Amino acid sequence: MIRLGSNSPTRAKILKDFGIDFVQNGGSFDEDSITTQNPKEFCYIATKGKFDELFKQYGVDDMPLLVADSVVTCDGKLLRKAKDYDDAKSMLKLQSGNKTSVISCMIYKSKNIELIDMSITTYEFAKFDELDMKNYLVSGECFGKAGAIMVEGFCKPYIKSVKGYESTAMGLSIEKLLAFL
Ligand SMILES: Nc1nc2c(ncn2[C@@H]2O[C@H](COP(=O)(O)OP(=O)(O)OP(=O)(O)O)[C@@H](O)[C@H]2O)c(=O)[nH]1
Repeated sequence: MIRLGSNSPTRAKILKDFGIDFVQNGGSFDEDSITTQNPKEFCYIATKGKFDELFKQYGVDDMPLLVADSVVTCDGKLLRKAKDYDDAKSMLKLQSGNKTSVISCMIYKSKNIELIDMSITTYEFAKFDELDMKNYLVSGECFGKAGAIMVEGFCKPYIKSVKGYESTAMGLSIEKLLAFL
């Protein structure tokens, strides 16, 4: 049994799909407190901030703690979760017909081991169909996801090439974690 220190339904689904028993206790770390716009730095600082908050609250004596953060970078820009419809639309327009990378960092700590991993999955997308993009935006599925993208959903038909794990792009590099455990 592990403690998933995340509010993310996607991370919970990934653990469930891989048959890992967990309790889910997300934190309230304020990512807006992070000043850097460097995607990798931002992702690590956010992950560490989430870890420190939840390690202080729960420790790891009763079960290991797993936290993670994901950001998207496209054309050198840092894309987090979209604030609103227009923000999501501009994120999608930037990534349409473009290369984009999802960076996921995770920290796993038990009584005797600690893993810190940062992985990147890079996609080349075809141009998003305008009507398809509008429907995706209106559906609201674009919210709560870094860069407003959903690689296993909306983006799937547009993937021209991919380098890295899909799980990394969804927010938790489960294959890396399992290889370590
Ligand atoms: N379903 C799906 N979710 C994605 C995808 N890319 C990123 N995400 C999610 O986008 C969110 C990125 O925001 P984070 O700040 O890392 O995590 P969060 O959802 O706020 O949850 P916390 O861990 O509590 O911070 C995570 O929930 C990721 O699982 C994707 O392609 N598909």
